[in-house]
Amino acid sequence: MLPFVDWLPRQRWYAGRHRRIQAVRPEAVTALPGMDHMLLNVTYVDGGSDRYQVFVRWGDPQPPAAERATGARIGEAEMEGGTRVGFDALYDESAAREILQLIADDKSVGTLRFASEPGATLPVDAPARVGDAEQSNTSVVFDSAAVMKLFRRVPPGLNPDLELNRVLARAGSRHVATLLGAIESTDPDGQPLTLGMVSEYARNAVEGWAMAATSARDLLNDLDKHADEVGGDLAGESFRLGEAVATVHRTLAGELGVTTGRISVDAMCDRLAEAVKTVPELAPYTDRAEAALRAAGDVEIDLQRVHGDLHLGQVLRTPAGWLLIDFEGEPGQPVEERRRPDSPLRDVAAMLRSYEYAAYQVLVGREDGDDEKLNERAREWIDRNQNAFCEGYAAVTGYDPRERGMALRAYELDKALYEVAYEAKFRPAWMRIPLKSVDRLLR
Ligand SMILES: Nc1ncnc2c1ncn2[C@@H]1O[C@H](COP(=O)(O)OP(=O)(O)O)[C@@H](O)[C@H]1O
Ligand SMILES: O=P(O)(O)O[C@H]1O[C@H](CO)[C@@H](O[C@H]2O[C@H](CO)[C@@H](O)[C@H](O)[C@H]2O)[C@H](O)[C@H]1O
Repeated sequence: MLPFVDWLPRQRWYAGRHRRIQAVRPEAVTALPGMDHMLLNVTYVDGGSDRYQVFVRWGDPQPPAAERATGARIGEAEMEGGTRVGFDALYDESAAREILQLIADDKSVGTLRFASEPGATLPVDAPARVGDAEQSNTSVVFDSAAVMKLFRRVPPGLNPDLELNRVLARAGSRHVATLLGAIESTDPDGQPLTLGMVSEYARNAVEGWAMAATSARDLLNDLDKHADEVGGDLAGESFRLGEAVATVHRTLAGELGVTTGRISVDAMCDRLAEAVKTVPELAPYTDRAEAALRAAGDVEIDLQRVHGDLHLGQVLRTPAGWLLIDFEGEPGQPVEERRRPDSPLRDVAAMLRSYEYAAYQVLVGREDGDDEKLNERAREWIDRNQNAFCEGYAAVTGYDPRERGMALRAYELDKALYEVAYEAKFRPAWMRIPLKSVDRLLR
């Protein structure tokens, strides 16, 4: 047995770092050409378990230094015939290509189903390397032609990232990276498992976050100029981004339907209570926040499938226009929760929040971060880009999201509260950004 207990906590995508592992057991091992596919059952001392996916390439106990450097070496295992070393196969170019070939060939091996989308061509001979921006999953880029994302934590249920990308690609959406194929399976209870997906690689793309952060920084470095006077003005792009998000919403509504219902304010209030428990600075806002959230639940609104975790880091500007990526929904929520129809205002609110982040993160850590003029300028940049985004959205849908004030505010507040708890855990220096927003939204 490989020493997964030591290796998993060292991986960027491993989500159980704050818990103590009780045991790691292979739940299913499937022999593939040149490697093993493993689904691992990780149990924790405090109860509960998670399922993780690893492709294991077996090798010699003396790996070259380059292989060790990637962190791909899982460790040694005693096997029939002697000691073998297991590596994370995604870092091995030939193994990554073999996985892509299985998809191109529409192969089924054991319970694993590798399938290409109708008419898709996969770049099976292209050079492959693991992408730099590894987050909660691992993506292998095939020479600027395709990106294969392997989900690491695999809960039961159809992953909305695959589900919605498939729907949008088949509907011909110009605002997603076209889906080329997928890897799926079924667990012993008959639940679907989404293991991976391949999409067209967006060439010459820039992340919305990088564009926004540069634009905001340029403005805040030259206080004599206003947001519409600096070279890096983003308003035109923000308008087009609003159009793109609205177009994706319209396609999802057309393909998957719209119902009417109420905002799930109970879930929002539960999140509020959780956030207050971990961040005492939120305590003075509890009653006002709960009242604002509950009030938004009094009216019926349109509900449909949405992105669910939209922010400027989830949009790519390509020469042809904006793409939305990573439709996985809010990490940490159960899959069924993430697939539940919601208001498009959730995505709009999340983008509005992201504009606040892009401007205020420039001030974090600056000695003059509390300077009044600097803060006024930051607000000006935020307002300009939020307005442009909403106008772009309205140009497609016919309604400006700001007309739905009470619901929009509830979603903004819900996201800001989520962010306070998120930052307290992962980026304490940034917690002041959402905290300030909670204060503003409840004033
Ligand atoms: N189709 C694509 N083309 C080019 N780059 C992409 C594409 N999809 C994702 N990326 C890049 O990879 C990063 C991580 O992708 P994402 O889907 O958000 O993975 P994760 O679920 O691991 O966060 C993105 O921030 C983006 O920079
Ligand atoms: O990892 P995910 O992309 O699923 O999202 C999580 O991490 C995000 C941090 O990168 C967090 O987003 C927050 O910070 C962003 C800037 O880094 C900002 O653009 C977002 O508006 C802000 O919410 C996201 O909330 C979290 O789910």
